Amino acid sequence: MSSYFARAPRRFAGGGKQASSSCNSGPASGSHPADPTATAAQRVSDSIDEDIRKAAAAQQGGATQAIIILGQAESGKSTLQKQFQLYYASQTLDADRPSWRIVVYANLIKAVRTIVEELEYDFSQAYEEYPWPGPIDAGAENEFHTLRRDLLPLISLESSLTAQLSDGISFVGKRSASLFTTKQGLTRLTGTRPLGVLLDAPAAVVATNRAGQVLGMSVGAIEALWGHRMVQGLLRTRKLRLEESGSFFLGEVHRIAQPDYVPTTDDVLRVRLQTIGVVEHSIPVKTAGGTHLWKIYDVGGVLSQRAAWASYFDDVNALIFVAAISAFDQYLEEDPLTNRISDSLQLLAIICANPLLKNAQLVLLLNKTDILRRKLEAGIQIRDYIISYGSRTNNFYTATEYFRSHFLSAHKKRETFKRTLFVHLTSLVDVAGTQSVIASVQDTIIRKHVVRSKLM
Ligand SMILES: Nc1nc2c(ncn2[C@@H]2O[C@H](COP(=O)(O)OP(=O)(O)OP(=O)(O)O)[C@@H](O)[C@H]2O)c(=O)[nH]1
Ligand SMILES: [Mg+2]
Repeated sequence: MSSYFARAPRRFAGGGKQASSSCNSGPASGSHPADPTATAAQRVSDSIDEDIRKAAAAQQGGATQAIIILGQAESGKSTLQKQFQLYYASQTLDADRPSWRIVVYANLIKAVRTIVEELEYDFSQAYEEYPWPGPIDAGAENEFHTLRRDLLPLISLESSLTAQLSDGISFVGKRSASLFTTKQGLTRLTGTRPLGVLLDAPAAVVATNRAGQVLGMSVGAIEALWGHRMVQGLLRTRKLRLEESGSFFLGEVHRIAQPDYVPTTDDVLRVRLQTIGVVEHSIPVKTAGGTHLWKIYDVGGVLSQRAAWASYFDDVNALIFVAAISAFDQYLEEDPLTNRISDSLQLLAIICANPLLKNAQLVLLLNKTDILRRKLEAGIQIRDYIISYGSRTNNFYTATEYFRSHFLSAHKKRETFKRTLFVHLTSLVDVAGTQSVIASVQDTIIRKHVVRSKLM
């Protein structure tokens, strides 16, 4: 039976060369009669499909499947976990929706503060370089001072929001600071107490409502700042770099500042909340005729967090590695000399060689393709950051093929367990595209389960 994989089953033809857009196998459902005109390979594949349906039906209340999501910080692991939640238990995401309001506010305020600090810095530098009245845009500077004055009340609320989110764990208020979660997903988002409890606490309610009110009064100033020629200029020249969530929420500030604002699915997928530790989510997966439990482990990806991963490896059925291929021009925050792509490649190689994971199905998501596309369209050259890219064309197709082949060879070099690596190109903030990837991952996992149980 194990040779079924070598024969490239119908849905995974091409040994993992599948883009998310082309992969649309949904949860197994119903049965269909054998087609007398089918080829032998087709019949084998159909027989597996039938077994998958039977296995899914037989698993009512049965075996738990454990999936671990690995990858460097900010690659999109928690976003993938939310997409799993959306696909299998969207009602739980709906229930969580209001709780994300405080995080959206915090992300937005952090972006505003980052811009204000950057402009302050730029004006101070300009004065140092050019004695007044140098080539400085005096009009812009006056406008900036007015906006800054109007925005200071909002900016001053950031620390009270992050204090609520971190449940009293100290928060570093520097530019690179980020929010973080320590326990069970959103329900145990912020430390030892469930988020619901925290949000019911008078201090959290006061902080969130206060931020909402001040945001409502600051919309004009935020829009003026975000649209200002200097800010747009700094973004174009890339002197100012914001987190993805920051740019997104700044563009949506009018909607977010409404008094009855409740985060949408898009907002929930866009928020940035750093994961600390390993967060376990249990999701009931319904397939034809049965429900079984998937445990999904979402890990923190910064260097200091990685040592904690291995203790979760031994009972894992599938490993999903998320690599942000848009990050070719970025370096690790913890180690500014290490290019993010190079870190991802090394990490994948190490993980593939880990004997604790030898029975795990491997899936690789080359993520943030939407951002990669935008960067290439803006003329950012990959070869300026990755020398081995050489004279290749700087377009989306060539770039994704280049990254795909490098990740595949990182896997091949260290793979001693003869596992296939299933690869998908993804943009994990895109619901439709990601849902087809999740359906395919489900199919992969159940297929493996069927093959293994037939071998026993
Ligand atoms: N535009 C875009 N943004 C993405 C994509 N995937 C994730 N993001 C955003 O990237 C940010 C980081 O994503 P997370 O899921 O928090 O990253 P993570 O891997 O869990 O990071 P750690 O918890 O620090 O290890 C969030 O703001 C996401 O909304 C994508 O494909 N496209
Ligand atoms: Mg995370």
